[in-house]
Amino acid sequence: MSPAEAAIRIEELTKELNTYNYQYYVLANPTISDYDFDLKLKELDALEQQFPQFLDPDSPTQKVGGDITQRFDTVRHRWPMLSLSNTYSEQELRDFDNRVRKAIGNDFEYVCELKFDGLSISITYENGVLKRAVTRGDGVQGDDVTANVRTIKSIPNRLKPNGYPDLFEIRGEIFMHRAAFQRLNNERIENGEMAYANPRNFAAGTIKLQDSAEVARRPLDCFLYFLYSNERNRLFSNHWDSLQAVKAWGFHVSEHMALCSSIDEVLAFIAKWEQGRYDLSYDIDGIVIKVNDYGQQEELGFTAKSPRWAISYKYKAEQAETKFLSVSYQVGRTGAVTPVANLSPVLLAGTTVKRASLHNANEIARLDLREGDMVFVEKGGEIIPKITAVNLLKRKPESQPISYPLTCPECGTSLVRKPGEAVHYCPNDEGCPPQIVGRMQHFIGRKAMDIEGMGDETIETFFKQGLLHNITDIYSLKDKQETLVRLDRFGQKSIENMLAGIEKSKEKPFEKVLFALGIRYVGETIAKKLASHFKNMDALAAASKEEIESVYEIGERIAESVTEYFAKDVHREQLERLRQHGLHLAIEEKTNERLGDALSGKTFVISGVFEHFSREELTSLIESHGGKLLSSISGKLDYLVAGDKMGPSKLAKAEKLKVPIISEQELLSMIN
Ligand SMILES: NC(=O)c1ccc[n+]([C@@H]2O[C@H](COP(=O)([O-])OP(=O)(O)OC[C@H]3O[C@@H](n4cnc5c(N)ncnc54)[C@H](O)[C@@H]3O)[C@@H](O)[C@H]2O)c1
Ligand SMILES: [Zn+2]
Repeated sequence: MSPAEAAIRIEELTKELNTYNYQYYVLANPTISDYDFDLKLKELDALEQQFPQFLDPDSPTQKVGGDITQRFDTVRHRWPMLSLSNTYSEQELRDFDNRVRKAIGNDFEYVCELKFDGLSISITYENGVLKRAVTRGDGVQGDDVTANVRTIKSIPNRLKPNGYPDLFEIRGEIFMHRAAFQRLNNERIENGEMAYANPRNFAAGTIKLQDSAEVARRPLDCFLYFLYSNERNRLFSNHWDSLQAVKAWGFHVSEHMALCSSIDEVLAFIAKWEQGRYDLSYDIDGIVIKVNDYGQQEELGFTAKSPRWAISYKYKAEQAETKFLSVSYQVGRTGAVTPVANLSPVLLAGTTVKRASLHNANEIARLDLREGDMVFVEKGGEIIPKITAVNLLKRKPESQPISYPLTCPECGTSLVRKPGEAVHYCPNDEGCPPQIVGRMQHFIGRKAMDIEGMGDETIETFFKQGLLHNITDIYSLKDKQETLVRLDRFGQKSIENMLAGIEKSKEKPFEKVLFALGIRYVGETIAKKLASHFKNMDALAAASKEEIESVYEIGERIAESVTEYFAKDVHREQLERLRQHGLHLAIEEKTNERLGDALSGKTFVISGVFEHFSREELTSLIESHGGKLLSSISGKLDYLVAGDKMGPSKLAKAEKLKVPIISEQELLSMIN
C-alpha cells in the first residue's frame, strides 16, 4: 500500500471507529459486532505502525473509548481508568506471555477472571462511606453518576469497620442479569418503548439516566475487580490478596477466579468457561488475565491505552449454520406484526435452536433472505437468537425472495406501515383475534387492573367460548354464571374468586384504567403523566394532538396514538360501558383538609427519597398548609424539597437558578 493510500484508509477507519464508539458508549446502541469492531481497530493499528507519520495522538487506537455526556458533572480520575488490550487467538495470548517473561522473568503468577460484559465504574470510599462513583469516560475523566450507583443493592453505601484504608477507589463492572433484562425489555416492547439489544446496553443506558428513581427500579448488579489506594501496596503485595480482602469488606467479588502459574493453565481456564458461560445468569464476553504481583505490574507498566500486565481473551459469539425453512408472522396485542424465522433445528451455545427473530421487513431485506437459504445464527444477549447472514455460497440460483404479506395472517385485513416506521400493523384492532385476546390479557394484568382469579388462559378460553368479545364484557361475566359453571375446569369456588376479583378491580385508580386500555405507546409512566395532567378520561378524549404533545415528556408519536384511539367510536362506546360498570375514569381529587396557612402562596417541588415521609405524604402536607406543588424547577419556584438520591441535573438546575433547597426537617419547621 502506498503512503497516499494508507493515509486515506487511516482517515476512513478513524472516522468509522469514532462513530462506532459514539454509538456504543454514548448511545448504548451499537450497529456493528464487537468482533468486526476489533478487526477494524487492529487494521488501523497495523497501518499506523507501518506509517507512523500518519499516527494521530487522538486516534481511536490511542484513546480509551469515551462515554462522557453533557448531562453529568465530569470528574477527573485519581488513577487513570484504562482499557485492556484484547485478543481472540491463542497464539496472541502466547505472544503476550512471552513479552511478560522477557520483561520480568519466569517467576510470576496470573490471575484469571471472568470478563463481565457491562460498563466499568470507579467508586471512591472515604472512611468507609461511598463518596463518589464515576464512569470510565475517556480514561482521564468520567461522568459523576453517584446518585444512580447508590441505588445498586450490591454496592454498600457504608462499610463495617474492617481494616480498609481511609481513602480508596474500587473498580468494577455494572451489569444486568439476563433474566431481569428479558423481563424489563419485554415490558418495554409491550409498551412500545425502545428495546435494548442486550443486557450490556440496558445497563449502560440505565446508568446514564437522569432519574435515579427509575434507575432504582431496574435491577443492576456489580462485580468489583480492582483496588486502588495510596496505602494499597503496604496492605497487600498482590492483586489476588486484595480481592480476598475486598470481599471481606462487603463487596461483591466473583467466586469464579483462578491463580495460574503457566499460560497453559490460563488456556485451560479459558476453555472451561467457553461453554461454562452459558450456565451463568449474566453475560461475559471473555476472560481477563492479570499478572498478580503488584511489583511486577509496576515493572511492566502501561501503554497510552492499557496496562502491559493484563490482557483480555474474548470469545467469539458462537455461530451455527442451518437451513432457513419459512417465516411465521405473529400478531401482538397492539397489532404489530413480528416475523419469526423457522429453522431446521441446530445446536447452538448449549441449546437447540428452531426459531430466530427477524424483527421486521427491513431486517428481512437487509439479510436479503430467500426461501431455502442456509443461514448463520448467533446468540447474543437475547434468548431468541438472530440470523446474522446468509451463506451465499450455498444459495440456489432459482431461490425466491421472501414476499412480506400484504394482509394480516390472523384476520385478513390489509396491513399498514406508517412512514418512518419499520413495523407493519394490522389496523383491525376490534376484530383481529390475537389483538382482542392480547388486549384483554393486558387489561387484567398485574400492573393494570390486576384481576385476581383470572389468568391469560381463562381469557383465551372465554374468548373461544364466545363469552368475551372485548374488555367491557369482563364486567358482565357476573350475569353469565350459569354458562360459566358448565365450562370444564371451572369450579364454583374458582368462579366466585374470579368474580370477586373483577368487582374489586373497579377500585383501581384512573391512571391504572388508562394504562389497562392498552393504547399503543401508553405504558405505565405515560399513563400516569396523562392522568395527572388531564384529570379525567373525557378531557383526555377531547384533547387535540397538540394539547397532548404539550404535556411534559409526551412526544408526537404518543400523542398521535392517543388521539387515534379516542377517534374510534367503538372505543368511546367501550369507555361509556366501563363508566356504567363503575370504573374510575377520573382521578380522585384528594381535597386535603386545610390545617393551616403557613405555606400559603409558596410553591414547591419535591425530589428524591425521604427518611420520614413518602412523597405523597409530603404533597398533602404542603397542600394542607396552603402551599402549591409545581412539576418542574424554574426561576419562579420558591423551594425545592430535596431528599436522598435526587437527580443530579435537578440539583444543578436549582443551584443555578438559586432556588432555596430545603430538607424535610426544614419544611416541617416552616409549618410549625
Ligand atoms: N460494537 C461496537 O460498535 C463497539 C464500539 C466500541 C467498542 N466495542 C467493544 O468494546 C471494546 C472496547 O471496550 P473497552 O475499552 O471497554 O475494552 P474491553 O471491554 O475489551 O475491556 C476493558 C474493560 O473490561 C471490563 N472488565 C470486565 N471484567 C473485568 C475484569 N474482571 N477485570 C478488569 N476489567 C474487566 C472493564 O470494564 C474494562 O474497562 C472493543 O474491543 C469492542 O469489542 C464495540
Ligand atoms: Zn389482524
